[in-house]
Amino acid sequence: MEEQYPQALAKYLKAQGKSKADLSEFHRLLSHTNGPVIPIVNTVDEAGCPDNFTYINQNIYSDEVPRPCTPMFWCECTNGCCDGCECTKERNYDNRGLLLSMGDERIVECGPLCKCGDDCVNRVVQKGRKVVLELRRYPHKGWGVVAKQRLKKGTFVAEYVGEVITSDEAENRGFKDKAQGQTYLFDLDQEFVNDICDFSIDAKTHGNISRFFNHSCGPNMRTRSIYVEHRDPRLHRLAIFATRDIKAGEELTIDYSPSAVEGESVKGDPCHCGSSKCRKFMYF
Ligand SMILES: C[S@@+](CC[C@H](N)C(=O)[O-])C[C@H]1O[C@@H](n2cnc3c(N)ncnc32)[C@H](O)[C@@H]1O
Repeated sequence: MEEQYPQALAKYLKAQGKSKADLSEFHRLLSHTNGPVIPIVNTVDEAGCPDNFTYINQNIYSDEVPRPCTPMFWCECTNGCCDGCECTKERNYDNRGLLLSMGDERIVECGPLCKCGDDCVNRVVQKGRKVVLELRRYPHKGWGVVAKQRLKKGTFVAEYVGEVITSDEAENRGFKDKAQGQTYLFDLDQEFVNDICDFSIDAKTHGNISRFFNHSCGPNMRTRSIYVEHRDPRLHRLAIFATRDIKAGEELTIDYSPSAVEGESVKGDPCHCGSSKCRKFMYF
């Protein structure tokens, strides 16, 4: 797909001795997505493809991280897992696949051993991204992601995937990343109190479109812990859902510090989310 590029910007870059951003390598990388095609738009500067980035569709595990064990759970449902399913207890999704609860509780989907079929209502995240997204360059924030269609509250948008690493390794990498101004680390702490966790996901060199979701202090999406193949709380997967109805054209954002209190001045890098609830700084 041809990227949009206004004449004025092209003229400005030419006057600066710079050229139009080359997005061809970026298009090639994003074509590895297993969801709808992702257009790329840069009307801001000449940034192109990030260095040393590989597009993946599922988590990869570093050598130091144990592989989650094989599942010991399954349901025997033949009714599409609508009622009394051993996996869900309470239903996770309505018949359109929209998440029913916006709370913090874990989501357990039917897994590979379950007797239900592909049409089971409890198989949403495992089917991958279905929504149409666009990658767009923003002033002060770098790349961000825009919804190219209307999204209903509860829509599964994408899974946050990357390299699963130990927390010690995450701390080392986080230190360097912060010095370079950008970090792509996500702690797998959604099942633990006091932010304690053993593992994190780093999407800096291996990741998918979720790696480009920017922070907002008034976000329109949130992450939830999700289990499909196993139920090891240390190694849960991270699914991202719309927390309200979203219009086509809106930037899709998550709160990088969801436990921060509104009005509290948190430390970190300056935030450019533009929300009326902005805490002025991002906390990493
Ligand atoms: C997970 S990445 C998001 C994608 C990133 N914008 C990019 O170009 O690759 C997180 C980084 O994006 C930038 N960022 C995200 N949200 C921001 C915000 N609200 N204000 C300023 N910078 C932001 C920060 O540099 C942050 O470290």
